[in-house]
Amino acid sequence: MEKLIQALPKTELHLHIEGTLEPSLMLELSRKHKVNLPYTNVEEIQKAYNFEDLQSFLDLYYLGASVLVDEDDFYQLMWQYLLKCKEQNIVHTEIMFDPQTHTLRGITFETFMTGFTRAIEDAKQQWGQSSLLIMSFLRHLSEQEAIDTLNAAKPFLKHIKIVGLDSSELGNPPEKFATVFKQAKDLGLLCVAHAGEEGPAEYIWQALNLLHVDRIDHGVRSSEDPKLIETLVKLKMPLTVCPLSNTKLCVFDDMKQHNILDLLNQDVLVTVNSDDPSYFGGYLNENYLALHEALGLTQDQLIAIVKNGFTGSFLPAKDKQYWLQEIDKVENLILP
Ligand SMILES: Nc1ncnc2[nH]cnc12
Ligand SMILES: [Zn+2]
Repeated sequence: MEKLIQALPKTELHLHIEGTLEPSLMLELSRKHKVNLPYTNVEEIQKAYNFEDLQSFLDLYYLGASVLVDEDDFYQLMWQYLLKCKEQNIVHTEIMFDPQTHTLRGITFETFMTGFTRAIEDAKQQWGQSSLLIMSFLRHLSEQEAIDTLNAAKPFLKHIKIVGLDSSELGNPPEKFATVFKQAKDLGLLCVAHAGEEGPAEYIWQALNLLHVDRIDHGVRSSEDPKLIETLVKLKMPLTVCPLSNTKLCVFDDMKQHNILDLLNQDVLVTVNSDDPSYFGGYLNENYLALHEALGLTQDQLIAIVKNGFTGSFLPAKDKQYWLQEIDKVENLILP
């Protein structure tokens, strides 16, 4: 199984670049910029990564991101993740970043966008890495701040084709951001939103009906509402599911209780993703492996989910077609 997971060309559609900050780079940058952290070594950081819910994680995630200051920091962060894509055979990735986490600390759009896009361009040149950027609004902040962020991003829209919505879900429903998502749509941007991670199925309905999203991030609580499942299937609406994240943040007590295969069996277009891999103990391939070990994910199910990753991506149709055929080739080579 490990061999097949590795050999298949894959997508990653739900990945926060700030969530790839490895403890070693965090420490190195904290020293470089003299940012005070409550840790002195990698072990102390790893010990702190014991979360009881989304908010307890977000508190450490925003603290960690405070070491990202200059353009080279953002380049390094993105470059390390793109190297991981190469290593794990992730041929196409759609990467979220949180501008407000940085602009609120006085870091300019120019600084992080230049670092990110330089790394993305280098990876494209060196091994043909395909990447898109998703600019995510922080939902614990006001809609006006999201609108200000969209306006600040206007000079960079050549590099940003998608907007998203993340951070503390409970108490910050999608409806709070209907105006800014309408503005993003009017600019020709595609839209995604975290919904139904900790929040109820109602938030998924709102993301569909009020934000008019093209994809749902997480969405696992959809299983509480049969009418919603029926709608997701009818719309072929992709869900970007993040198994290790869901168990680390106690959305499910145990991987054995994860509902991704039930959703797959009901024909929901589920995909597998790593969310914040340096905080949750695994990158993409480790997420697939965890599903195999806990839920008995079969080779056929693996291939179906990997194909969903391309179908649910924002790649042009001809690229999707190309990769779906490549998967069939690998399948024929490896499977008995
Ligand atoms: N899993 C998650 N949910 C909401 N916001 C996030 N930001 C980074 N990871 C997140
Ligand atoms: Zn996420």
